[in-house]
Amino acid sequence: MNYTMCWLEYRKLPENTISNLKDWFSSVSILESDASALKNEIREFSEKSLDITPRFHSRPLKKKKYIMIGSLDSLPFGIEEDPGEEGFILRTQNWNGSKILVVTGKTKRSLVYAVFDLIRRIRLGEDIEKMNVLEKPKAKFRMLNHWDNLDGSVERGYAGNSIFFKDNRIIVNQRTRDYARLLASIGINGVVINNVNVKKQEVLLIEPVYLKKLKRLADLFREYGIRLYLSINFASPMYLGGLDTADPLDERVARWWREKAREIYDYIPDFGGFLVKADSEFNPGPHMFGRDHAEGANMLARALAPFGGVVIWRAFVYNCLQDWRDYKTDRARAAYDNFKPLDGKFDDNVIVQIKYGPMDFQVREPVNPLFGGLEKTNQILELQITQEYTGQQIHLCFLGTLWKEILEFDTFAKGKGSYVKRIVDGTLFGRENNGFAGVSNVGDSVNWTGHDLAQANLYAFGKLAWNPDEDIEKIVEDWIRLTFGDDRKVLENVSYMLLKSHRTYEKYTTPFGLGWMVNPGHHYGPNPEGYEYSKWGTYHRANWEAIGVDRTSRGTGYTLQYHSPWREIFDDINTCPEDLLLFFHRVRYDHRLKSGKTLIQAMYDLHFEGVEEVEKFIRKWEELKDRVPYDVFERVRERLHTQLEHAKEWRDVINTYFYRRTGIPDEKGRKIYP
Ligand SMILES: CO[C@H]1[C@H](O)[C@@H](O)[C@H](O)O[C@@H]1C(=O)O
Repeated sequence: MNYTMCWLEYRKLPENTISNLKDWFSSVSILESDASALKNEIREFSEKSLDITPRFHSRPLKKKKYIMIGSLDSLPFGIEEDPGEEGFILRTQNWNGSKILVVTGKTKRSLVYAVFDLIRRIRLGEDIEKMNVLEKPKAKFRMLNHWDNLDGSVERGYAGNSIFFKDNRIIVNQRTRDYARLLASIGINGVVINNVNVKKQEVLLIEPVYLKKLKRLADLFREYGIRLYLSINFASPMYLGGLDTADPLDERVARWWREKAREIYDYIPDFGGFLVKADSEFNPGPHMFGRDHAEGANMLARALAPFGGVVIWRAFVYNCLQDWRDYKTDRARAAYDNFKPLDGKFDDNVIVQIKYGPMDFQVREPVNPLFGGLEKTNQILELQITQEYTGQQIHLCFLGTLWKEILEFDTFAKGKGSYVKRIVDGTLFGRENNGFAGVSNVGDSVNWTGHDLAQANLYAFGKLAWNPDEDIEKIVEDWIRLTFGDDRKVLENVSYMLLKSHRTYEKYTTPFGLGWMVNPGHHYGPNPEGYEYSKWGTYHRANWEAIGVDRTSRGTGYTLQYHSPWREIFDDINTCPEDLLLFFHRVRYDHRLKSGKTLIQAMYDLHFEGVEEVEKFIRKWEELKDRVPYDVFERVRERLHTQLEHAKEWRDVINTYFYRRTGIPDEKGRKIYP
């Protein structure tokens, strides 16, 4: 095996723990037929962590202690609680003269979650004798989006090549299974395996040449409760069906999709559905035929509905051919302007997938006003686990803290308490088909994610999607202990590094909600005007006295897309949260912040601070030599040093840019290149 198993690396447990657990795991009763995924996992864990090989039985046992796994229906006794479709129960109780640990739920998928959770709890030291757990996921859709292409490349991938595709073929192997295990262990229940930009070759994925192999992939995923989804090209009826249009209101088009859906479901009876990037960045969509997004999405949704599939329709729609001289168009407004008028027009099996912010996964953006803006539309929150704009897995940048802030944002859509997390779990507007999508950070590198510590981003994504109320500190702690074991120093230092790292990255790159300032195309490294005169709608318009776009009611009017009190708070330079100041306002460099500092001085200070913090991360990591596996230590150390070098580059380029623009020196006289 040429890769690690991340947080599922089952190391041997301490002797005293083993002796307590051996009895429990030596014989396991599984009242389910077709339970190979469950058995495999228990065997893996028992052999590696407990040094025993468990025996499996298909009936209740006569034994002092044992584990009994089975769906609620199969248990020889009743259980009152309702764990829902995907939730589960772990409970130690007396029954028929034995002490049993009952592992149960309604569905196959729930049992998979239950077994992974049991192993996780045991590895974290929970007492099996006192187990009493009822767990249910809060959101229904917990998906990963891969931006993988059939040739094996990954758009915005920083961890090697695709684990799904190579040379225009689909890969199904042991690594695929291990990936399914990793995802199931964090509660992911759907995977879109191909890029939302569906190009020539990928259009063919819904044709029989590929469906045969996709069936095998779906069969494997199914064992782990994961449904397969595909990104499709809206113009497929033209590419594949020989039609001269893809107009969603043309009956020939609708029929073509109905037949296509039937064909797909013949191969994959539980196929999840389609993810669609339409009328966005040169991908075709309904606008090309004079139709709106609801008409486009509903047509596809009606083709999938008879089979239980959904259409996930992205809200990432904006004018990507803007002229920088055009001061009226504001890209930040685009998602809301396009989708708010369609609220209530989408079929029930359509879900609109919305990026967390109005622009594009910058290190910090305000929460997309569509959250709270849409009330009668199913919604998925799209987060970017892959670090396109946050250091490309060379920089340490743990995103869980940012995501938590997003989830805790109160939209005030229905008054106080209208948190984003209550929208994506469906409770705020009483909708069922809601959830999370994360753009995957995984590739075929040894550690799956390029940077070993970037595994924490994948883990945290799954955990927050399962339960957005969970503390991020707790998620981090669990990840560290599962990944590296129980060394206190490792826990202390790595959690320090992870929890600070996003703020640090923000400091030495583009604080105050500024964003962009990256090199065009690959998006790595500083370039203050890289996107200033381009067509992408991403301008800061810095001159000698001020910087930022006026998005207030006096400017582009973007603030008006929020509910009160946010629209007033954001609208006023004195009440706008300072870490978003330059997102909402055009601000003079000598503007005084709450700290009393001028904007320009704060800008300099943050950049120096950011670099110092990276130096501190390195010291913290150096202390862990001999406490984490040698290869991990070396890999992370190397990346941290590259991060430091590149953080200095960011600091100097940005500071110099501002100095040259303003001529205002650093009050503290530090080195800024003139
Ligand atoms: C897949 O395309 C991506 C594109 O690479 C990326 O730079 C931008 O962030 O967003 C696009 C999207 O989300 O569709």
